[in-house]
Amino acid sequence: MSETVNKPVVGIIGTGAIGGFYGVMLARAGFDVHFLLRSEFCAVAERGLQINSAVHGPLTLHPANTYSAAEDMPPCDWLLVGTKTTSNVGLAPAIIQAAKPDAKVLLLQNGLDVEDSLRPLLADSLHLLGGLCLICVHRDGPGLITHQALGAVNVGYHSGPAIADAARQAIVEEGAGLFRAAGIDSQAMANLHQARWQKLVWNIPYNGLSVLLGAGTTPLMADADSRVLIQALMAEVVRGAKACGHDIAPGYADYLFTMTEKMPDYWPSMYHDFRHKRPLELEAIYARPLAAAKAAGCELSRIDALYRSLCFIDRGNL
Ligand SMILES: NC(=O)C1=CN([C@@H]2O[C@H](COP(=O)(O)OP(=O)(O)OC[C@H]3O[C@@H](n4cnc5c(N)ncnc54)[C@H](OP(=O)(O)O)[C@@H]3O)[C@@H](O)[C@H]2O)C=CC1
Ligand SMILES: CC(C)(CO)C(=O)C(=O)O
Repeated sequence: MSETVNKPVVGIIGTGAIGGFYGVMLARAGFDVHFLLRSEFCAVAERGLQINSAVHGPLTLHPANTYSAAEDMPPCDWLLVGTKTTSNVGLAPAIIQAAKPDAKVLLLQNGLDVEDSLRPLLADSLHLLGGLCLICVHRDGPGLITHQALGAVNVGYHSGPAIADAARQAIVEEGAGLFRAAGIDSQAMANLHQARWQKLVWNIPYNGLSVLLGAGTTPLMADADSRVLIQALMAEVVRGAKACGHDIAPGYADYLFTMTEKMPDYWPSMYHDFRHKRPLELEAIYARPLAAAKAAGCELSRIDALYRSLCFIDRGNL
């Protein structure tokens, strides 16, 4: 491992699949990483974090700097938020507690405008950014993470103190640089809102259908009817994005469709939430894009039907 001198202090708020994976990669690259946990605190404090990665091989971080309360964490330069979007508002006190006054808070989450609900709860001096993770990773037990494929994180700026655009861009580059230093592909994104719409081209069909149909990506891609449904849902996301002023490149949906055929059988994180009776990220992944498209005069009827079916399932699951 390399020297931690002059490297930013990184806090992981929510050490699940995403938080654990990227936190371990950064720690192994020599960053000073501190992990906030909840239900898995005792297990990870005792045994550390283990990643079974199909890309990097087995990775272990033991001991890991673990905390059950943000008050105990050192002041961090970067906070990577790896919780589900369903708990964002409740997390504000922990983020404020663990942040240096000018810290950068990076939400590693799916969904549209997930930063918006958190922004008013944070000090104006904090920079808020979004990170789009293109990765297949899940928890298999306390502190045990399986990484099946991919891994990139694309970073964009949301909001913060009044500074020049170039200074904001430098912060985004710094964020992408952290991941690259840990051997992870990372690009700076000029428009976070557009990038969040783009990521939804995958999440809207696959996350919801995995729950509704009880299927991972391999059976979904092997069946003629689910293939038609996925393509129709993808086309609606592209239409919704366009209505909101974001042109998604022609061929992007086809690219994701083909990419998914090549992926190992993958159960999206929404399916894991369903299976473990946790709230589904329906607001971030469905309700907000539907509302934004509707406000722009665009009805997305297939996505709406999927969303309402998932709301029914979610209410009966908790
Ligand atoms: N998994 C994936 O491959 C991908 C996930 N994403 C997105 O990344 C985000 C995170 O997903 P994922 O990592 O799968 O989720 P996980 O459920 O694996 O992880 C969430 C973690 O947050 C912790 N947590 C929640 N609330 C608190 C709290 N108040 N204090 C401390 N810890 C807390 C949970 O702890 P506890 O166990 O106690 O609940 C859990 O460890 C989601 O928005 C998801 O859509 C994006 C791309 C790919
Ligand atoms: C789409 C995928 C599998 C990889 O791009 C992902 O990142 C997700 O589950 O949100």
